[in-house]
Amino acid sequence: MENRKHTFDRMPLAARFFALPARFYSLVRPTPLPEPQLLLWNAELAAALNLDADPAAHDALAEYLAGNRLPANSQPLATVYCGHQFGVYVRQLGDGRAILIAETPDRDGVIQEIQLKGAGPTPYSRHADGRAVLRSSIREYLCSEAMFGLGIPTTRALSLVGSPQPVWRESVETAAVVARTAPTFVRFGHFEFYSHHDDHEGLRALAVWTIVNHYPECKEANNPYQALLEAVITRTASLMAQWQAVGFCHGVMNTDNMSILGLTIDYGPFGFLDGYDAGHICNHSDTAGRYAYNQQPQIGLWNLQALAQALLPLLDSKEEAIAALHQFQPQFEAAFAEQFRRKLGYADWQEADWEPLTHLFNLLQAGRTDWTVFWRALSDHAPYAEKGSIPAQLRDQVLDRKGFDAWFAQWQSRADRSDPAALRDRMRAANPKYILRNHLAEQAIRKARDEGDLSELQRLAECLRHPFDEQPQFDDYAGLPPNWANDLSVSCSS
Ligand SMILES: Nc1ncnc2c1ncn2[C@@H]1O[C@H](COP(=O)(O)OP(=O)(O)OP(=O)(O)O)[C@@H](O)[C@H]1O
Ligand SMILES: [Mg+2]
Repeated sequence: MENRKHTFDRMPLAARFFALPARFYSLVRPTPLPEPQLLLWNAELAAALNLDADPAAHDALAEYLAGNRLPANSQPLATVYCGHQFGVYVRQLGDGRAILIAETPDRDGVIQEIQLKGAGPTPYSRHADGRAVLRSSIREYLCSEAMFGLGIPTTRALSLVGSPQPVWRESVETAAVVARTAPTFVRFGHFEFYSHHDDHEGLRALAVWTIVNHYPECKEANNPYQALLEAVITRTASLMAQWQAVGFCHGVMNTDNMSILGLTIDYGPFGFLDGYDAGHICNHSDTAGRYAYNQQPQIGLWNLQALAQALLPLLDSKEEAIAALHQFQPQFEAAFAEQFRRKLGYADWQEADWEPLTHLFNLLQAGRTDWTVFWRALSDHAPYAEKGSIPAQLRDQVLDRKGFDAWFAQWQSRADRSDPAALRDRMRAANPKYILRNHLAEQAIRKARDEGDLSELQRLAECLRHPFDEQPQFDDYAGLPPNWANDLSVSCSS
């Protein structure tokens, strides 16, 4: 495999998308942004993409990453999709502000799509401006990289470019562009589009394309499309379990925001749990709580049903689609149990572990105990506790102390505490110390946006690369949220 470094201008380009019929996309160039300024640059991802693009030595880099210049031979495009938004079918959506500028092999030979989000209007913008504001672009950059650090499947962020160009939302803000990468940005909504427009040839072409490029293991199955559905169900079930474990709330789990690869995609009004509240709603616009924290797994299944429905013309029977969907719940439960086995530091998961786990959730819920702080403290202190004694650092976090004493005694009888340091390290590797709390993102946004000071942004991004490690220099990021964090609200406005 060739692993030569390339400049942004001269990167090797694949043209996978052009194997699809022309009605899948529109060729559209990014709209130039005035005075683009490179605010964040992901050197590690750039290296993985074989990009030789030291920002210090490459003053045109911001121009490329804003879409003002294009890689040689780039044929930028936007794709069409549709989807169910808050449960309601919407006939046509598409990349309304994201433009694919390149498909390029990374150093492992995996072709990665590079999209510029916020790069200007496309034929799918539906009267919107095609732009993204700095505030939401900072959140997308930080969170996609935070998820990567947490080991959770996600699209990634290569760069963040700002511009003084005004953008109107509730008030005037300024424009920004995130260059993001993924093996593909294809969503459930792409499949829904062809299916619901009775374009079964298009549907088949997309399914074949997805299998050939992304699920080659499905090729040999009796019905490769059925195998594709099953594979997507498995990945989605696993993703939902991983979100639950770190307390991640997506906020807008519409089918057009569900990756066919099981990646976390579209960082809009997301949030991480602070105090544990199973019904937490992170998106201010989600008044009915459709996408509340504890609803996400069932919504994942709902969305998979929409995908299965879309794939029906390619499947042998409806019964087989239903049988595949029935696999979601056991697969989710297995993935969830595995997440919590690791968080609790157990060697295996037993049926009898469910009941005390539910008890623990109730204890945390009653006192709104901080999700991240609690699990990290459990990792740090529980392995060293004598039998019958309970570390105050833990006990003090829970409202119902008596209830917690019983839970803790039960935990002690389950965990192998023969080598406390080893147990602590295993648990730390499953219980992050640093997550992207809303107020941390907000602090970084305010400094960057209002003061032009990028130091906080860079520091936070650096910390979140290693969320499981002890990083004493970042201890200020590991505490409980301040009171003002309660007043933060995040909506779909981006
Ligand atoms: N400012 C905008 N200009 C044009 N289209 C937009 C804009 N904001 C959202 N859209 C489009 O509206 C639809 C729903 O938006 P949603 O917020 O789910 O996605 P997004 O944040 O734009 O992007 P993505 O899902 O690609 O991360 C999508 O088709 C999206 O492209
Ligand atoms: Mg979206």
